[in-house]
Amino acid sequence: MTDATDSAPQRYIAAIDQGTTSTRAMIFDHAGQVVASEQLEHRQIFPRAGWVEHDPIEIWRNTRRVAAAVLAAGELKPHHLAACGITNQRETTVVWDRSTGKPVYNAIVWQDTRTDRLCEELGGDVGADRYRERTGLPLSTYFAGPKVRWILDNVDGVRERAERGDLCFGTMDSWLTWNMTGGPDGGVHVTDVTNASRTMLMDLRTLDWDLQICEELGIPVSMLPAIVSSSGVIAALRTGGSFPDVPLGGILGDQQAATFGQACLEPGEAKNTYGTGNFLLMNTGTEPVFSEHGLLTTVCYRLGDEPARYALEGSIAVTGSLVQWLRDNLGLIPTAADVEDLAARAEDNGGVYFVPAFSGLFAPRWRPDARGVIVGLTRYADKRHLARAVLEASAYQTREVIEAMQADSGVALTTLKVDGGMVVNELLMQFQSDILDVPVVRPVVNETTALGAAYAAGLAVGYWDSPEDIRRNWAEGQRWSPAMGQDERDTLYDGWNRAVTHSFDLA
Ligand SMILES: Nc1ncnc2c1ncn2[C@@H]1O[C@H](COP(=O)(O)OP(=O)(O)O)[C@@H](O)[C@H]1O
Ligand SMILES: O=P(O)(O)OC[C@H](O)CO
Repeated sequence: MTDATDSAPQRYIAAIDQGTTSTRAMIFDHAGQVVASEQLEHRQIFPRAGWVEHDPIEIWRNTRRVAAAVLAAGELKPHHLAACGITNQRETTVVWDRSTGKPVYNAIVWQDTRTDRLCEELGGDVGADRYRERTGLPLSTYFAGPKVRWILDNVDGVRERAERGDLCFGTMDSWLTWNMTGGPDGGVHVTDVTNASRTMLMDLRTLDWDLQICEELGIPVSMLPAIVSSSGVIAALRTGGSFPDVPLGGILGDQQAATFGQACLEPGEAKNTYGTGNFLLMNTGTEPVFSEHGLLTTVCYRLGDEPARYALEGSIAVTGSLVQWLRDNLGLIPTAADVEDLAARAEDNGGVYFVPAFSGLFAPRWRPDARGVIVGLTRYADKRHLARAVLEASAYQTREVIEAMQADSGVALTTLKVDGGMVVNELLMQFQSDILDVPVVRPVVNETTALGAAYAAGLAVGYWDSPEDIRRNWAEGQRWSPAMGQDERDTLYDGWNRAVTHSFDLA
C-alpha cells in the first residue's frame, strides 16, 4: 500500500536491537545503510553481589519510545516499512502472566550468577557434560534454564501459577514479540532457534525443547514459547503500536544477528562483537561442531525451512561493562568514550592487569569461582594505567577465545571482523591487532547486530532476494594492522596469563 502523498516511496526495513546496555530502533535501506537510529539506555539493577537484573516494563517502554522516535527521525510512516526484525541480549530471562502481561519478577540478566549453587547441584546429579552433548552448552549460570528454575523456586506462588498454565517464560525476543503482537490481546509466544539454543533446554539436533532436561530442571513445558526459524513472517505487529500491521519477519539473538549482518555465511567465517561482553562466533555450517577447548556450540541462524547453520562461540562476560564500571562505580571517566583519551595518556599499562571476572570467567576457562582482580600495582600506577588495563582486558580475553577457536576448528584466523559499541575505540582496535598479530577490520556499517535482524526480516518478505545481498552490501570501513614486536606481545600476554591465575577461588 502506498500513500498517495508519497513521491516514489522507498520501502525500508526496521530493526529493534534490545541489548544489555540499551535498546535501539534502526531503519535500513536496501543497500543496508542506516537511515535513522534511536537509542535509550535502561537501568542496570544490582540487588546484591553477583546479581544483575533489568526491569522488563522499562525495556518494553523504551522499545515503544525508540520505535516511535526512529520513524519521526527518518521522517517516515509505518507503511514505508516492508518488515521489522528483532534482535536481543540473549539468555536474559523473563517470566510473565499471560492474561495481564505483568512480569512475576525482574528480568534475570545473562551476567547474573545467583544460580551457581543450582548448577553445582545439577552437575552433581547428572554430570555437567551431559547438557553439553544435547544442548551444546556447559552447565553455567550464563544460560536461561537455571534462571527460570530460580524464579519458580524463589518467587511466591509462581510455581503453582506456572503449573496451571498461567505463566509464560521467554528471553527478551519472546517478551518483546509477545507485547509487539498484541500482549494479552493475542500476542504470539515464540522464540527463534538461536535464542532457544541459549536456554540449555533445546536439543541442538531436533531444534525442539528437550523434555527430559525440562523435567530435570522442573520447568513446566506449558510456559515455554514455540520455537520458530530466525527468518520468516511470524505475525503482523499490533495495530495500536508504533509499527502497526508491519510484518515481524526475523528474530535472532544479538550475537547471531551480528554474525549474519557481518556476512559470515560460510564455514570458517567469524566476527567478534565488543559490547557489554565480547562474543566471537565462527560459522561452522550445517553440522554442529563440539569444542574441546571451552567454546560453546550454538545455532547461528535458520532461514525459513532451510537446514540450520551452527556456530562455535567464545562468550566473554565482561568487556564494555568494565568501562561502565570505571565510569559508574569509580567515577574515573564522565563517559565511556573518555576511557580512550585517559588510556592514551599512558604509553603502556605500567605492569597493571585487570581481570574482570565479575561473573566468574566464561570462555574458554569457565571458572565460576573466579572474581575480579587488579594486579601489578606500584606507586607509579595511576588512573591512566587502570584505564589502559581495562581496555587491554578485552583484547587479552579475545585472544584466549581465538586460540581456542583455532584449536577446535583447525582454521587459522587471517583477519578479525569486529563490531559493537567498543569498536569506535581506535586504541583498543590497534591493541587488539597487536596482541593477535592479525589485522582487525571494522565494516562501514558498524551496527551489524541490528543489520543482521533487518536482513532476516527483509529476506522473509522478499525485500532482499538472498543472503548474497548481505555479502554484496558488506564493505570494509577501517583496518588496523599489527605493529607490535613479538617480544613485547609475548611479555604482555604472559603477564595477562599470570594475572588470571590470581582471580581463581575467590567466589
Ligand atoms: N569509546 C569506547 N571505548 C570503550 N568502550 C566503549 C566506548 N563506547 C562505548 N563503550 C562500551 O560499549 C558498550 C556498549 O556497546 P553496545 O554494543 O551498545 O552494547 P550492548 O549491545 O551490549 O548493549 C558499553 O559497555 C560501553 O561501556
Ligand atoms: O547485549 P550484548 O550485545 O552485550 O549481548 C549480550 C549477549 O547476547 C549475551 O549472551
